[in-house]
Amino acid sequence: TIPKPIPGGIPYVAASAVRAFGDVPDAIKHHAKTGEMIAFLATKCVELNSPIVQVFLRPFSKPWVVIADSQESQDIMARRTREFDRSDYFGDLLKATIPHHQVWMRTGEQWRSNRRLMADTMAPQFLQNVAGPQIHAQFCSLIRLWRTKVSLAQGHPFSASLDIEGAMFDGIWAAAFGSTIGSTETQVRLLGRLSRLDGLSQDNDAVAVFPEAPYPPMKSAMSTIANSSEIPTNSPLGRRHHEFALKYYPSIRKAVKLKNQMVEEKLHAAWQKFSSPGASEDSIKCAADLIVAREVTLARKENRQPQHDSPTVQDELFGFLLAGYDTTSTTIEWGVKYLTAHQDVQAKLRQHLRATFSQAAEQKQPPSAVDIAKTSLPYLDAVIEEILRCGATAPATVRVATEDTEVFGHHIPKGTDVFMLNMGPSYTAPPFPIDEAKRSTTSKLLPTQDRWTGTWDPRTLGDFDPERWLVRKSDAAAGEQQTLDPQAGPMQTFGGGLRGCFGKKLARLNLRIVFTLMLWDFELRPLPQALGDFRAKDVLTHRPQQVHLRLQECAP
Ligand code: HEM
Repeated sequence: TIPKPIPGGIPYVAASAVRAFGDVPDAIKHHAKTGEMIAFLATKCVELNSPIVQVFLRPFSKPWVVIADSQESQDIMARRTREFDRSDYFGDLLKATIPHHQVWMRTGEQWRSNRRLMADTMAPQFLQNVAGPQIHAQFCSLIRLWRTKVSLAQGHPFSASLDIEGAMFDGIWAAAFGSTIGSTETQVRLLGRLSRLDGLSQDNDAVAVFPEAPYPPMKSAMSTIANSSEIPTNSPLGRRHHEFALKYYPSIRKAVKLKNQMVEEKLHAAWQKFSSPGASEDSIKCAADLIVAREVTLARKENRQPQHDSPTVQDELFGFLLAGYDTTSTTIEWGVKYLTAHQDVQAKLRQHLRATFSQAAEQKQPPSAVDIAKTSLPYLDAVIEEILRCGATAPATVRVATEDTEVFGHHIPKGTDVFMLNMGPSYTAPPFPIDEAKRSTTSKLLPTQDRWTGTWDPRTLGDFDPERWLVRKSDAAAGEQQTLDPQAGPMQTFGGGLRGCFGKKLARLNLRIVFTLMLWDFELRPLPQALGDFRAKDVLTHRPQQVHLRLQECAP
């Protein structure tokens, strides 16, 4: 059977509509050449010169609709929630791993109930006093590891992806469970025993390769479980294949067993702490504590028995770890690359941090997690917005049409998956010309608070320029000041609307801590051209293909 295009004029590649595998052969070629998948969707919009196209990437299924226009995407996510909801595309990736987690659910009572359980993990109290300090302490281990690497590498660059992933895992683990897993400390101990690195090349641009200590079994189990999401993406049996693999593939089954034991253990420990009537919220040291304490309170309010280790509690806690670690480490990897390539931005950011935390600089101490969380840092926030915009860790957001509807005047049948690109035209490249009359009613009547306020020259959208997020404000008391305008222009790397990223406050705090500590102690020196490219690969997130650092310690 050949694909059945959606009638109503949404452009598609004519040659793809007359072959069984539709656009699949071209997508495979694109992937082989570039390593990327989502950018393939953007290339179809460019090829067909349209902000809306349909592609045939799932044989025997409905075509996917692709939208490359930030205003219409924002409108769909934020305001057209009756017509568009969470798509099964997400469910197929995650449902087998976390069947009781909010991420894949349609918006409804069960989703709201999961949100209520988790709500306080994003409250300022928890972020500032619990999650922030845990992440800060863990990232300081990475600073120690990099100091050792700097002295052993003698000016040579080294690969930093595993270091960053390990430290982010340690950080989110500590925020989730209140204990140290030590992926980074094991490396610190191993390298601490070396007085020199064997095999260093004479060529100063050659990459220094360090020995690696085995990661803690739980870290490897996590990677096994996270990577198993590639099964439903690549198998024609989709989620059924994934469910089978989780139960019967020995390595995956072992990882799941270890994870289940660990989650149950942590929840049990939290239950012991919070089940007694006199338990105080002051003893909340991690997300597991907080969720169990919440479950006790909610059960009391709803006049039912608390279920401290129900499937929902277990999956939400594990989902906290899973959602937080891959996304954040990918974003930091992009940040490292942009700051290395833009030495002027890096120097300005370091100076901004030193000037803002002048007391810490005098005391030759890095700023604390609480200070980093509470202090106004407009330039740092602008750099983070720009990294999220240009790196596009989540390169697309997906919704399903829950009824027959229209986009740009084209018919979209109920059940169609709509991919809204967070990169390419109207984000990081000039937008397509749009017939304004064809926008949706809500898009045409955008409320003032939802409009982009900046005047970004479309020709500069591809440039990395944090200044685009800053505005000057005059204040009688403080004089002229720069502040961040989060509405300056389109950045939808966290999705949007009711189903936008639940964890974005934690993510932003994590990024603030990491870039402050990193630039406080190190200069990210320029790299040879071969190591500095911006090629990406689409795994669970849109990651750089290679991340290298040539570090130099800098005194405060
Ligand atoms: C830079 C880091 C992150 C990025 C780029 C990111 C991106 C996203 C995106 C694109 C979505 C889908 C949004 C939509 O469909 O509109 C999402 C959903 C979600 N994220 Fe994040 N995320 C990040 C960090 C985190 C963290 C740290 C957590 C929690 C610990 C988290 C928890 C979630 C959850 C629970 C959802 C599902 C929300 C729902 O379905 O209602 N994320 N994220």
